[in-house]
Amino acid sequence: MTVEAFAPAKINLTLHVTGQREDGYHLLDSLVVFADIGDRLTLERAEDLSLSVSGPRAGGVPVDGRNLVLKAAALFGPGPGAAIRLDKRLPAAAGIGGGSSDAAAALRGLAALWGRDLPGPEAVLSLGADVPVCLAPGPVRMRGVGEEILPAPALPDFGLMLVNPGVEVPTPAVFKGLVRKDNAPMPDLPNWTSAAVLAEWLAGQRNDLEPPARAEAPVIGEVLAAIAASPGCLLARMSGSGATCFGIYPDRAAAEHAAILLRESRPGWWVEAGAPYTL
Ligand SMILES: C[C@](O)(CO)[C@H](O)COP(=O)(O)OP(=O)(O)OC[C@H]1O[C@@H](n2ccc(N)nc2=O)[C@H](O)[C@@H]1O
Ligand SMILES: Nc1ncnc2c1ncn2[C@@H]1O[C@H](COP(=O)(O)OP(=O)(O)OP(=O)(O)O)[C@@H](O)[C@H]1O
Repeated sequence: MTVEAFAPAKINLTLHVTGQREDGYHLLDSLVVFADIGDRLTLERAEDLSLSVSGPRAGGVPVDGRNLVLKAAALFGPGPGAAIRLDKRLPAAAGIGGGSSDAAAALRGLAALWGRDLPGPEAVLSLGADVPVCLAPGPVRMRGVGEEILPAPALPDFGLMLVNPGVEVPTPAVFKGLVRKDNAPMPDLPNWTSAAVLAEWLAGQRNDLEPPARAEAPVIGEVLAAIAASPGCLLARMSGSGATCFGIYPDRAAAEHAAILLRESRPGWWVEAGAPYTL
C-alpha cells in the first residue's frame, strides 16, 4: 500500500501579534491560507521507519530525528514501520511553514497507512505552533499560539505569487525583535466578494513580524517592492516570520505572468505562482 500526502505552503495573509504568554510564546491573530505549491510525501508500509529526502530544496534539510516528519511519526508510538520519501520543494526557515506542513502531511499519511487515529491536539502542537493549522489545510482564522483554529468566510478566487530571496530567517530571532507585543487583533472578518475587495481589506491589516524580520534581513524590503511593482499585483506582504513574501493577483494567470517576469529579473530568487489550496 502506498499513500501520497501533499504538504502545501502556509501563507499568513495577516499576522497580528496580540500578546505574550508566560512561557514566552506569543498570542497571534492570523488569516491563514494555503497554496497549491508545496512538498510531496510518499509513504509505504515497511519493516522499519525510514526517511529519504530529495527534490530541488533538499539541501540542508535534516534526514535524521531532527526532521519534523520523523518527529511526527514518533507521536504514534511503537508500531509498524514505514518508508517515507519527502520531495522537498519549499525553502526551509522561510515563513511558509515548510517543516510544519511536512509534519502535518506525515501525520495524515501515517494515520491512513496504519489505520490509526491522529495524535491528540497537545501532541500535534508540541511539533510546532504551525502544525495544527497545517493538519487540515484551507482558509482559517488562527489564534492562541496557533492551536485555536476558527472558520473563515469563503474566499474569492485569486492568484498567488511566492518569492523568497534565499535568506534563511530563524523564527525565534524575529519574535525577539518585536518592539510591541500587545497589538490590536483583526476585526470581525467580512465576506470578500472579489480578489480586489479582499486585497483592499488586507491592506488595512498587518504582519506585525515584518519590521523585526526586515531588521534581520533587509532584502525583504527589496522583495516586497519587486512584488508590488509586478503587473496586476493587488497586495504585497510578508508571510510568517519571513523572508518569503507573497503577492495577490486577480487570478492564477496574472500571478504566473508576474512570476515569469520576476524570474527573469531576479534569477537567484525562488519564485512560484499558484492559487489557494484546500484539502
Ligand atoms: C510565525 C508563524 O509562522 C505564524 O504562522 C508561527 O507562529 C511559527 O510557527 P513554528 O515555526 O511552527 O513555531 P515553533 O517551532 O513552535 O516555534 C519557534 C519559535 O518561534 C517563537 N514563537 C512561535 C509561535 C508563537 N505563537 N510564538 C512564538 O514566540 C518561539 O520563540 C519559538 O521558540
Ligand atoms: N521537513 C523539514 N523541512 C524543512 N526543514 C525542516 C524539516 N524538518 C526539520 N527542519 C528544520 O526546521 C528548520 C525550520 O524550517 P521550516 O521550513 O520548518 O520553517 P519555518 O520557515 O520556520 O516555518 P514557519 O516560520 O512558517 O513556521 C529548518 O532550518 C530545518 O533545520
